[in-house]
Parts: sequence; C-alpha cells; structure tokens
Amino acid sequence: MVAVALIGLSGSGKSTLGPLLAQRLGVPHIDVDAAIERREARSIRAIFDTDGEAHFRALERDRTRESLAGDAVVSLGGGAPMTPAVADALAGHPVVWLQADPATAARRVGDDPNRPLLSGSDAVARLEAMLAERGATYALLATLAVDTADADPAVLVETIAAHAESFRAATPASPEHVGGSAGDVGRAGRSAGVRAAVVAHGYRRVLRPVLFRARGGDPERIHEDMIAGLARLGDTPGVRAAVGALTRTASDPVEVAGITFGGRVGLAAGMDKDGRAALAWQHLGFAFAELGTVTARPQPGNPRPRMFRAPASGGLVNRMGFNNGGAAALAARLASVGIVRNSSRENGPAGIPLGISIGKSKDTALDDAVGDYLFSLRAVAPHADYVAINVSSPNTPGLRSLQDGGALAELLGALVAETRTLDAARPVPVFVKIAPDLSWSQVDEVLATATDAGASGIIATNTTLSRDGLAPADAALAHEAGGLSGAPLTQRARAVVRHVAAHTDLPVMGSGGVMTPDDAVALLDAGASLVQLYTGFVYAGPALIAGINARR
Ligand SMILES: Cc1cc2nc3c(=O)[nH]c(=O)nc-3n(C[C@H](O)[C@H](O)[C@H](O)COP(=O)(O)O)c2cc1C
Ligand SMILES: Nc1ncnc2c1ncn2[C@@H]1O[C@H](COP(=O)(O)OP(=O)(O)OP(=O)(O)O)[C@@H](O)[C@H]1O
Ligand SMILES: O=C(O)C1=C[C@@H](O)[C@@H](O)[C@H](O)C1
Ligand SMILES: [Mg+2]
Repeated sequence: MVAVALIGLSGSGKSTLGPLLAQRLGVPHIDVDAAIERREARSIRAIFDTDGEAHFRALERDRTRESLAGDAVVSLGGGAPMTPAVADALAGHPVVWLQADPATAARRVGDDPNRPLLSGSDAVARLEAMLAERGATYALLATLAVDTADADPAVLVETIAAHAESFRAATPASPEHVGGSAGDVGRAGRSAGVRAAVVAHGYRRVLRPVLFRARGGDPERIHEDMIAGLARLGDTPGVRAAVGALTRTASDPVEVAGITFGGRVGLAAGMDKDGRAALAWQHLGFAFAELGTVTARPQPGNPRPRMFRAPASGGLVNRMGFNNGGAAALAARLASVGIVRNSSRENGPAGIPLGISIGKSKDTALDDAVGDYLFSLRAVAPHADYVAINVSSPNTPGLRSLQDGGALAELLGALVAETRTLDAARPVPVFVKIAPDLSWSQVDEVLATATDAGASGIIATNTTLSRDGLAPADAALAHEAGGLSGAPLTQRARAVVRHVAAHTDLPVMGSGGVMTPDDAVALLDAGASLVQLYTGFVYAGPALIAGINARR
C-alpha cells in the first residue's frame, strides 16, 4: 500500500497519532524527525546549532523521500512540506493535515528545548507566523484535514484510517490517469469533491482565522505572505501533481474573444498586480488569471493602511491606488519565466490564459491618459492573452471619468489601433472593465463606444463606492475611502452583468461578490461567459474554485 503521510505544525500530533494509525493499518510507523536523529546520532537541536537549518532540511528531504517510498505511516517534520522535493514526493499519497490552533499546539510543545524553531520567545506568535507561511502549502497538499485540538486520538485514528482506505479506492493507480482526460472525470470528480470539502473545512476552520489575525491583523501583509507563498509554490513541480484532483474537473472549455478557457472561473485583477505568482494560479484551479493593474510608471499607491476587512459583511474595502512595479517590470518578470504570447506551447508555463490589466499612472494628467495606457499596452501585449483596460478603479482621482463617451472613444480607439499595429495578424483582445456605479444610460454609452472602437469584451464590475449591504458590525468601514467588494456587491454586479449581456453582443466577464458556487452560477446565468474572484477567494479559500468548477 502507498504510504500515508501526516503533516502539520509542531504540536499538531504527528508523532502521537502516527504509531496509533500505523498499528491500526498494520504497517510500520516512521517518524522522520526521529529517523534523522537516529541516523545522525544527535538531536535536531544539535543539528540546527552545529550545521544550520539548511543542512537539516537536506537531511530531512532525503529521509522523508526514503520513508514515503515504503509501506508505512510517515510522520513528517513540520517544515518538511515546504521543501519542493518533499512536496513532489507527497503526490499520490494520502496526506493528512493535522491541525491544532496555535494556542493548543503551544501548550503542547511550547517549552520543548528540542524544537529549535519554537524555543525562545512567544511560541504562539511563532506558530501563527509559521501557519501563515505554510498554511497554503499544507492546504494544497492535504487530502484530508483534521482538527486534533480537543479530539480523542482513538477517534482521530479511525477517521484517518477510513480516509486512507477510501483514498486508495478512489485514486487511480497510475499517475497517467491522475493527469486525466475527460474520461475519468467521474472518479476523479468524486475525489475532487471530497478534497474540496476538506480544503474548505481546513481553510475556514484553521487557516482563515489565523490568517485574519496574523501580522497584527493587517490584511495587506497577509496578502503579501500569500503571494510570496504562491510564488514559491509555482516553482514546485510536486504541487502540480498533488493538487491535480482540485484542478481536474468536469468544467467545459469555453471560447471567448478567440481565447480558449479551460473553465469558467478566473482570478480578478488586483490580487497579483505584479505577476509574482503567475505560475501558481493554474494550480489552484483557476481557468485564467488577470494580472495587474499595472501603470506606465511604477508607483507606491496610497499610504497604508489601505485594505480593510468587513468580516461581518463578507466584504473588503480597499484604496490601494494602483501600487505596482510598472508595466515594464511586469513584462520583464513574465518574460523571465517564459510567458510569451504566441509562443508554440499552449498558453506557456502559466498553463492558463493570462489577462493583463492596465491603468493610468497617478501623476499622469487625465488629458495625457492615452499615452500612459499606450506605453503600458506596448509593454505587456507580448505577454498577454487579453488586455483589460481599467477605467473603473475608484482609487485614482478622475480615472472613472475615462468611462465617459468622448474620453473613452479616444482611449479605446488609440489602444485598439495599437494592438493592430503590434500584431496585425492576431491583435491582442481588449476588454473594458467598468464600474458598478454607472447609470444604465452610462452603461449603454460605454457599450456603444466599446463596440465602435473594436473592443473585444466587457468586464463587469469593479468595486463600488456604495456602502449598501454593509452589516452594522462593519459600519465603521462606511467612512473609509475606497471601493467595496464581496458579498455587498453581489446583487449589483449581477444586475450590471445582466444589463450588459442584454444590450451588447460583446462577451462579458462577471466580477463582483462571487462568494459561493451559487453566486457564480447566477452570474453565468445572468449572461457572463466567465467569472472572476477576488474577495470570495479571500473568504472561502481555494475550495471555492473547485466548488464552482464542479458546477460547470
Ligand atoms: C484589494 C483589492 C485590489 C484590487 N485591485 C484591482 C486592480 O488593480 N485592478 C482592477 O481592475 N480591479 C481591482 N480590484 C477589483 C477586483 O478585481 C474585483 O473586480 C472586485 O473586487 C469585485 O470582485 P470581488 O467581489 O470578487 O472582490 C481590486 C479589489 C481588491 C479587493
Ligand atoms: N489529540 C491529542 N490530544 C491531546 N494531546 C495531544 C494530542 N495529540 C498530541 N498531543 C500531545 O501534544 C504533544 C505534541 O504532539 P506531537 O509530538 O505528536 O506533535 P508533532 O506534530 O509530532 O510535533 P513536531 O512537529 O514538533 O514533532 C505530545 O505531548 C502529545 O501527547
Ligand atoms: O516546523 C518545523 O520546521 C520543524 C518541526 C519539527 O517537526 C522538526 O522537524 C524541526 O524542529 C523543524
Ligand atoms: Mg513529532
């Protein structure tokens, strides 16, 4: 039988549950930390102190890979899954994420001198920081997540044993099948459903509360941690295989504006402004990702804090102000990983179509906006499957006035003409992203202008200036400047999508308040060809993507 792996932070119970589970399954138990100590004839603390963490990680990698090759229950070290070669080796195994909130884990192990990463100061804070850094990786690798705080080990062992047995029954033996054609969606789809439920549980119960509290509760710093973590994941081949069950769904491909999308759900602009995680989004199950918004010149954005959670409302308020490294830097980063449009391989190493959103630099006068956008277009077009023209951020003074007839006609006319100059045979499609706060007559004017200018589609909508739908507990956020997203925007975005779809032949990408699979289905039913997520991804985690894919 294939080895069962136990992962989780220190104090989650890997060494405690491992032997019990092994006994229950009738296989040996290997505690990798203990195996390292035996082989080295010294403690982990001594290895860290004498040879440093990098050396320990190399020993850990080798012992872990060796242990997983046998028929055993393997208790990994807490940090082991962060090593790419270990993540690789976990593919195809039942991987059980043992979860314990940091306070419980610290109570269990906080004063153990042989845990070098925990000893010293505040163990709870260290465990929280570790979970923030490692949680996304654990969640992606895990095939089961169980909460061990206040749980009887005997009951936990039965839960895990049942999972290990059903995992073996549900998982095709050969990796080729895991790679999957439409033919094995039935079996794979079922296991994807199980996995999605598990990931949702792990995310909402353990990871999200920690993430929302970590880094002093500053959402932007968590966001930065997550992007950094995802950027690392994108470089980890094992994760591709390990999350295969999430990404492989019954979702039908759809062609929009000449681009083939493997599914309906994509990442909305603003999450990965500088394209740092461009290689990772495919692994979360997204069928496309919109990078940016970038501007012609790099700019810092507004002073912090500038991103706020409205937890009672399922919303976010942000006034980021297009903080970004500039269009040229994004283009260079994408080029450096081989993301080039029109290259022979299908969508390149990103694995999915990439849109790139461009906006206006704050210190460029509105009258000079066209030149600013043109500069960005020229920089990013060689790397984009489509370009999104952001004229709807509420956070650059005056930007939304570019949605007005004359200004929009001039801007889109110039940009579409430039796409034809850049690539006459296959001009990059141009999408226009609009605000949810336009009147119907303003929307109609945008549609007419976009059609006349030769735009390829509409993205509806950006964040709203309205504060309707904020729960009383979030009332203080009504006074923060910025755009509101998430659940308070759901109905309005849906209405705008319905209106747009009814009044134009241009395809529509729906964005705004997709918090559940039902919301996505409603947006598609309202006429969107594709949907995008930002805030729903923050609140529901990666399971939302699989949940939507399972519905289409
Ligand atoms: C923190 C944050 C930053 C954003 N940055 C951008 C951006 O740079 N460009 C853009 O077009 N939209 C941006 N958006 C808007 C989202 O792409 C999306 O259209 C909007 O949030 C509504 O979708 P949601 O309810 O799923 O979040 C941002 C949203 C948030 C919350
Ligand atoms: N389900 C549980 N209920 C109560 N106590 C538990 C439970 N699981 C583990 N413990 C206790 O918590 C302590 C730490 O658990 P354990 O050594 O299994 O953690 P670990 O995940 O192996 O951590 P590390 O990565 O640091 O090796 C042990 O003293 C153990 O008795
Ligand atoms: O979380 C970690 O990085 C570690 C956890 C322990 O299991 C040991 O592997 C070591 O202390 C490192
Ligand atoms: Mg242990």
